[in-house]
Formats: sequence, structure tokens, C-alpha cells
Amino acid sequence: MYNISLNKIRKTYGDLTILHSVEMEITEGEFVVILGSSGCGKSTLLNIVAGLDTCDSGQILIGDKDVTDLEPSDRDLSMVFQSYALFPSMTVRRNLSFGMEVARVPKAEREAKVAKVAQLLQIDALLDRKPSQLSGGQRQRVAIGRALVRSTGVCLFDEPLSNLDAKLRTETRVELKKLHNDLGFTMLYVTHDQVEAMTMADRVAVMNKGRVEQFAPPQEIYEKPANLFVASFVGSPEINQIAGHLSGNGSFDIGKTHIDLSGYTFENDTCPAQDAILAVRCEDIKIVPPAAGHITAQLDFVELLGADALAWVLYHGKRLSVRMGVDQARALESEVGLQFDLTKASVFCTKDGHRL
Ligand SMILES: Nc1ncnc2c1ncn2[C@@H]1O[C@H](COP(=O)(O)OP(=O)(O)OP(=O)(O)O)[C@@H](O)[C@H]1O
Repeated sequence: MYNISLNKIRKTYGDLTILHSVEMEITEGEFVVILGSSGCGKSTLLNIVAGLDTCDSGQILIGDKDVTDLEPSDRDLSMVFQSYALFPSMTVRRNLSFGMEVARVPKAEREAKVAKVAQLLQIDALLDRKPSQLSGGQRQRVAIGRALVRSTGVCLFDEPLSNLDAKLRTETRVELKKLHNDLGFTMLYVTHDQVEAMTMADRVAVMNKGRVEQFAPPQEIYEKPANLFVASFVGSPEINQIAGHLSGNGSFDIGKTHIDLSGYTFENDTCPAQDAILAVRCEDIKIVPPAAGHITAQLDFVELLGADALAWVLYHGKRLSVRMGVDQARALESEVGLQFDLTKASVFCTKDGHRL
């Protein structure tokens, strides 16, 4: 079995706590992306799973096996790093098969595995080249291939695509996802790139300052963020936020403006009376005549993005974004009404940011 259990993983450097009791249950065959900004502890967590770093306390299980104190080579996993770390003097073929040679895998089996992975990654034409004769993208594919041929069931990835240019990153992303579908390995993948997380993951763990803020399928992370941190970290442009007060009877009050939240489903089905933040994504706002909207705002500027457009409007000095068609954006008046799709909005507690 290749499920992974992370039980209360804690890591400190002196006074600094890098991981606060991280817990995660990863199902066999799942593609899990750990998403977070620089310094949140995601590489440290991955290295602890790989056995390249130790934790202060906690336990790591792969299947039923407690691997917490095992050497990396005894953990039944393989890892792909941001830097390709290929052997420069060996051909691609030898780079791919070397790990298996060391592990005394029979020659016929080695050759079959190399052939399969090379075909999957479309590097079969490159097998007799040396790494110096490859492009960056090709090298990274070889590095991924090397991890895959060695893998028995668990593959770890630390930002493997970050050295590639945008086009190659997109292509390799698609290939990795297909490979995962074909091979069914358990994959734990660290990145700060939310597009990678959204497109590849079965589930995303959003990390912040050494804590997992939410661990859920990408669409759920996007549509029902557990707190304000997740809501503003995921999605571009950043989710719109409007400060106000919940009256307790389902009305969100911004000064004298009252927004009826009856379309919104509160956690526990109750609307508490308290200061709150209404968060709405740019695609969930419609521009309407000023009198017909939930609020009225002033047009600031329009960005034409090709496929669609973003209108930036000012409301009480705060900039909000609204996504729309190019033609509509070109015809906007200086004063606009904003109509929120409240079924898709989120309401957060002002004090600690949790979802209400
Ligand atoms: N050996 C060390 N001694 C002290 N602090 C460390 C050490 N290694 C890492 N850290 C700190 O631990 C924190 C987490 O580092 P980590 O590399 O896990 O972050 P990350 O989320 O992977 O960031 P990045 O995307 O930049 O790699 C950082 O604040 C880093 O400075």
C-alpha cells in the first residue's frame, strides 16, 4: 500500500517553528499538491517525508510502515528536484537505468521500464544523448523519468517545473498529469504556482507559516475557501473583499447599505451578528445600472486581456475587480452598479478570518 500518513509533524530551528504539528492523510494513487508562498515550510515538509531532513516529533507512515527513522533509500519512494541533478557523463538511457542497476534489477526489466517511461515522456529519441546535449525541458523530463522508473509507488516532486519557460511548463504539466493517470503512483508535489496546483492536484494542501490552512480538492479550495488566507492566496486577481457587519438576520451592512445574504449558505446554517468580510471573485460580479446593484462604484480603469477584460472600480476608496467581455468593458459608464452572485461568495470573520 502506498498511502501516506503524516502525523503531527513538528520542526523547529532554534526558536523558530517551521512546521506546527502538520497532519495529512494521502490516499494511495492520489496526486496531492502542497501549495504555499516562499518560506511557508513546504520543502521542509517534503524533505522530511523523503528522509532528507528530520522532524522534531511526529510520525510518517507509508502504507503501514513507520518510515520516520528510516534512511531515504529504505522508504520506497523517489524524488524529483528543481535542479535536474542528472549524471553529466552518462547517456539519458544510463541516467534512467542507473538507479535500477544499483538496486540489482534484472537487465530485461530495466530495459522494459526505461522504454516505457521514455515513451510516456516522449524522450525515446534522446536515449543515447548526454545531458549537455539536451534542452532544459528535456533534462527535466529525464529527471522525472528517472524518478518514475525507480519508483515503486510514491513519487515526491519539489517545484520540478520552475526552471522551465512558460510554454514548456504548461506542456510538462499536462504530461505529468497524464503520467499520473497512467501509472497511478501516489504523488506529493510542492509548488508555489497555483495554476499547477489547480490543474494537476486531486487535492491541494494550502500551507501558511508552517500550518496546513485547508486540504481539499482544488475546486473546493477555490469556491469554498476555509478562511480569508486561502481565499486571497488562491485566484488571480485576488478575491475582492468588502468589510462590513453582519446584523444576525442575514443582512450584511456597509454603513447605510444593506445586502440581503439570503442566497448565501452560512456554515452551521446560522448568521452570527459580528464584523465580517464579504469576499467575491471578479467573475461573480455583474455590472448593472447603478440603482439596480448591491452597491454603486466608480470606474477606475479597464484592462483588456484578449479573451476578456477586467474592470477595476473604486468603492469607498478600495479597488475591486470585475471580469467581463471586452465589448461590455469598452462601453462602461463612469458610475456602475455591482450585482454579486451571493451563492458563490464567501463571508469571513473579521477577527480571525475563518469562514462564516
Ligand atoms: N537549516 C535551516 N536553519 C534555519 N532555518 C531554516 C533552515 N532551513 C530552512 N529554514 C527556514 O525554514 C522556513 C521554511 O523553509 P522551506 O524551504 O521549507 O520553505 P518553502 O516553503 O519550501 O520555501 P521556498 O518555496 O522558498 O523553497 C524558512 O523560513 C527557512 O528560512
